[in-house]
Amino acid sequence: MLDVDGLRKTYNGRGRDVEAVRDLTFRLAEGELSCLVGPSGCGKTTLLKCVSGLMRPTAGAVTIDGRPVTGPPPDMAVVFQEYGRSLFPWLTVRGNVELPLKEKRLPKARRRELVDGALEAVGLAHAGAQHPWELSGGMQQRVAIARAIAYEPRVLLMDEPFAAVDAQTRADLEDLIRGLWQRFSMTVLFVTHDIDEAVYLGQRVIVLSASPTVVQDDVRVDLPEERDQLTTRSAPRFAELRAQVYREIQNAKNGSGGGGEGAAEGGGTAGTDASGTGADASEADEGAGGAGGADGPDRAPTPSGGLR
Ligand SMILES: Nc1ncnc2c1ncn2[C@@H]1O[C@H](COP(=O)(O)OP(=O)(O)OP(=O)(O)O)[C@@H](O)[C@H]1O
Repeated sequence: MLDVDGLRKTYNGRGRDVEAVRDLTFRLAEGELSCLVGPSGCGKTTLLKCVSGLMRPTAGAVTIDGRPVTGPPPDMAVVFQEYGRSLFPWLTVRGNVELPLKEKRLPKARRRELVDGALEAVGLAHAGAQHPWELSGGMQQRVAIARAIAYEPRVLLMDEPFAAVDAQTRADLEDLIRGLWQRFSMTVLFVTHDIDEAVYLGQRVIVLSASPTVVQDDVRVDLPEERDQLTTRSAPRFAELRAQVYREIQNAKNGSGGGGEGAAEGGGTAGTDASGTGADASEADEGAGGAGGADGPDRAPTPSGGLR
C-alpha cells in the first residue's frame, strides 16, 4: 500500500548541505499498523513530509497503491503532535472536522453523516458545538483524530500525536487508535519517540538509524492483536520486544550497524524514550504542517490534516 523506495533527502542550506535521509526503503501492506522510531534528529519528520507529499525527496520514490506521490495524496490524512496549532480556534469542533470534507466538495448530508460518525468514534458526540479552546488537550487531539477519520483516508500518518498529553490520556488515545484502525481498516504509519508505545501499538516497529538515515531494524511485533494496557504491557514478550527496539536505538545512536530490514529476536535492557532527550519532533518544523527551513516543503497541507 505504501512503498518507500530508496528515499533520500538532502537539505540545501546557506553554504551547507544537510544529508537528513540517506537511503530509506520499506513497505507497508494494506491495513498494516507500523510504528517508526529512531534517535532524535534522525529524519522522522523529514520522512513523513516526503511520504505525505509536502516535500520532494532528493532521490527515490514514494508510492501509494502503486501511484507515485508527487503532492499531497487525496486518500491520506495526517495527525500532527500539536493539536493546538492544527485546529482552528474560531471554528467549533464540528466545523473543524467538517472543513476538509467541504474542501472535498462532499454534499451536506454526507458531510453531516461523516462528522457524526467520526465524533462518535472518538467519543466526542456531545462536544460538536464547543470550540477547541473549551476542551482538554486530550479532547483536542481527539478532534484532530476525528477530522482525519472523517476524511476516510486509506493511509493515516501520525507524527508523535500523543507527545503533548499526560500519561493517562495517552494510554486512552493509544487504545482509541488501535480501535479506529481495526474498525476503519486503514494503513497507519505512526511516528513516536516512545518505545513502549511503538511496541504496544504496532504490528511492526521500524527502527531508523541516526542521521543520515537508513532502516536500522524492522521488528515484527508478534503480540496478540487483542491488546490492553495492563495485560499486554506486562507480558514477557512485550518486555523482550521493547528491549530489542531499545538496543537497536542505542546501536543507531552509537552508529553501530543495524540489521537493516528483517526482524531479529532478543531481550535485554529496556528503556522507553527513543530520543534520550525528550525532544519534540515537531520543533524541527516551523508549523503544524511542517514548514520553513533552508528547504521548506513544496506544498502546504489543508488546514485540516487532510492533504490536498
Ligand atoms: N528545513 C531544514 N533545513 C535544513 N536542515 C533540516 C531541515 N529540517 C530538518 N533538517 C535536518 O535534518 C535532520 C533530520 O531532521 P528531522 O526533523 O526530520 O528529524 P526528526 O527525527 O523528526 O527529529 P526529532 O526526533 O528531534 O523530532 C536534522 O539533522 C535536521 O537538523
